[in-house]
Amino acid sequence: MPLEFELCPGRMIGGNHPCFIIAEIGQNHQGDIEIAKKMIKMAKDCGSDCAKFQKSELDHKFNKKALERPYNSVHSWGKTYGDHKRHLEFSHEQYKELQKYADEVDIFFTASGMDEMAVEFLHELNVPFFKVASADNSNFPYLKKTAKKGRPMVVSSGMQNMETMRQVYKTVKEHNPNFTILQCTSAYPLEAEDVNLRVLTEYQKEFPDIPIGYSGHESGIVISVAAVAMGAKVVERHVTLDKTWKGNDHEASVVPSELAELVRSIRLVERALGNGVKQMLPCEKPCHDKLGKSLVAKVKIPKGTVLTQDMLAVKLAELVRSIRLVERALGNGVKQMLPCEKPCHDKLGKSLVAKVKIPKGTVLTQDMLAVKVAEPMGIDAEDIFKMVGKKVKKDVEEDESILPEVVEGYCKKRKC
Ligand SMILES: CC(=O)N[C@H](C=O)[C@@H](O)[C@H](O)[C@H](O)COP(=O)(O)O
Ligand SMILES: C=C(OP(=O)(O)O)C(=O)O
Repeated sequence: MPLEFELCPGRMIGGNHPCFIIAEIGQNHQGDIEIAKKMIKMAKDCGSDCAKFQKSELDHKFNKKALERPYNSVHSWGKTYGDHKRHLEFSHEQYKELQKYADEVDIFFTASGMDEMAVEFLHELNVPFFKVASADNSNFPYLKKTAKKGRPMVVSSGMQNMETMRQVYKTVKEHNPNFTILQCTSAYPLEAEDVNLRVLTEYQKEFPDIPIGYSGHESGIVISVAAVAMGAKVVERHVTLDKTWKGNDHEASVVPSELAELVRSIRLVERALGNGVKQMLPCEKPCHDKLGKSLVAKVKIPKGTVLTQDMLAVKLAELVRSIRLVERALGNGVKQMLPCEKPCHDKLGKSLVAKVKIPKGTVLTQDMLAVKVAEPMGIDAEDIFKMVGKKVKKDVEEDESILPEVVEGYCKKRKC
């Protein structure tokens, strides 16, 4: 039986406890606190367990050049990526207001801390658990600090391979036994072929002592329901009030009617999962009495004759469509960064930047390195510990990305 633990006060997850359903409001509130409140209420009315946001301290999450780069997307709320993100970011006071509102509505409230400072704030806010977004799953200093705070954690695994996820598991486990890992592919919206639900089975084999879950960005609800049938104990989905609104995530989100149906379907599948013991049940007796077949001889049967029976199948069109969709979403169970995750990784993948000016010839220590969304993208965040003891071949200015060609003896290629 996979480990169970208390994710929120009075709410256990894992084992035979109901799947914990997170309504990810994220940045679908359009920067408007009244819409955010409507969405919290909607999440509660539809039966989800938790309303979740994304909290960033923008100067800690991004380097200056990443904030200054133009953001011309139809989903942009400003000329630069920084202006866009500032429009969508709620202040500490607004977070307190939202938390109070969620409390009144009686739904758990939390956020992903998108950088270490944001985690500090959420810790002060006393959220029940920390969500680690995919962009931080290979940010090992962040993982260690967050795990040490002692709150339960939900760690997402988009843009990652199994080897790094093993490291993530080890790093968190060392400081905190209460966490879950979610299978996730970071593409918006996500095609069924890139979901790879079989990773859930692989995760449960690799990490048998933690509950596992699923964070989905696909359209519709069928695949998320299938994830529960495959053992997901936490399901997270982006939610929206209108899929046509401006914003990167609306299309990959569920509207209230879908969220309510998702919750109902998950609860139905949970009832249907049963205990795995195959036996004839009392509810089958009337059918067995009426239709259970027994053997009669059509003709004289000589000793040694083998009897055969024809089979019948009944198919419903909608059922067949859903089955085909889940078949596409099952994947091969190999956890690796996929080509469809490249746009997300290029935009939000974290890499190494200089915390201070590093003069040519300096031997790197961890104190000199920060993990940020950086422009241009530097060395992968997951390689931070490998940098320690290596020399820089030229001056690196404060807040500048640390590029592979600047570090002596570093030759790893980027993941994609
Ligand atoms: C990887 C990650 O953080 N993904 C998040 C969660 O799924 C997303 O909500 C992003 O914040 C969003 O897609 C970014 O959109 P834009 O770049 O337009 O603000
Ligand atoms: C990005 C997030 O989640 P995921 O990686 O699970 O989509 C998040 O929680 O902010």
